[in-house]
Amino acid sequence: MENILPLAIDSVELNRPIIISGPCSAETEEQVLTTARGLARAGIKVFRAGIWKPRTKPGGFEGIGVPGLAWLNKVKEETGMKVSTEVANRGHVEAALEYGVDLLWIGARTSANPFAMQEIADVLKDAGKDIPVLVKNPVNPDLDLWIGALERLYNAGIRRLGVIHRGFSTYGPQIYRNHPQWRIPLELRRRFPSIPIICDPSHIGGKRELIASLSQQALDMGFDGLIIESHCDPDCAWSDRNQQITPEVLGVILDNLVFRDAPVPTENLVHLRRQIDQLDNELIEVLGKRMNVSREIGAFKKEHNMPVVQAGRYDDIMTTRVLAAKSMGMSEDFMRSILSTIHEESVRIQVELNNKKQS
Ligand SMILES: C=C(O[C@@H]1C=C(C(=O)O)C=C[C@H]1O)C(=O)O
Repeated sequence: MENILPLAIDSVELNRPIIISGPCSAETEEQVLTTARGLARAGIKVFRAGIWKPRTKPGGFEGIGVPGLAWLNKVKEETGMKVSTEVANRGHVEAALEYGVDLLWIGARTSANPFAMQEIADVLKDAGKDIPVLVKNPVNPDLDLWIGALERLYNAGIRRLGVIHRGFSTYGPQIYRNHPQWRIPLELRRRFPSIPIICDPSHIGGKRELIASLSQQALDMGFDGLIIESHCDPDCAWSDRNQQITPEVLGVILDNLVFRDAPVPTENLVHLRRQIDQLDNELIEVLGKRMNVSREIGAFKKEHNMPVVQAGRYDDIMTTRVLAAKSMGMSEDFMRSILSTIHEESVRIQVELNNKKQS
């Protein structure tokens, strides 16, 4: 994906940070227009509203459907905002294009489905419509699947592509509705620096209280914008009421966010980055030495017919190193995750050695 173009609508590039806001679902014409007026007052330029809602279970509100597209048109006429909605199949795309929706996004359940993605790419190609499209991360933390979804659209000629980071599904109770796993969007940024990343703190947090801090975190990580759910009367929303905020609250949150976009002369960083380069080299050297010792231990185990994994020793290592790391101001989780990765590789090397035929 060499030729990604900036996100622009009607040849006007969206200013960073790109802020998209609107209700989770379009419910009534009045709710859509009242919310839109509040958002326009708060300076929002791109309105969002779900028209077709992929719900976890049947029986919930599954979206207002095509009549909602006419309300989006009214939002455009009255406020001048651009409008966006989620599409999940051929019919949705055709209807959205017919009603002049300015920007489309693909939901997390759809981007996880290559058949649906190909169908959407095909209909956009057939329509010859060059429209900006944002692709939410798939529900499962699979970067290649996310990239695959983007590639299908790119191959269909869509060049104004972006992504939405909405967090990843996990099982069991936790703080976030969808765990952010920031390293996944950051890896996408590393591989495709020109694809804009928009954070969706509403779906990551699942609660109003988390929106401000998640938004700031995303901006601090260099994300290009935010998509935040907003409703004129959040407590009465027909879907996702816990994570919606009024346009007025959104205005306050946005006023308090710090967008760090000043071009900093990189010379200031050169010295520090040299230190990081040097330290990384030392880390690699030390890790190489550690793996060599593990190889020797593996050879000994093979000779004496000992099992590779030694749970007691591993537990000792984990406990002592985590304590040592903590005393140096590092997080316990961080050290645990590093050690488990190192241990996994060390065990892999010893198992490989065991499986080698004696020559
Ligand atoms: C290196 C060994 O083999 C395995 C790998 C370990 C490691 O790399 O730290 C620790 C315990 C074992 O599960 C060992 O037994 O000491």
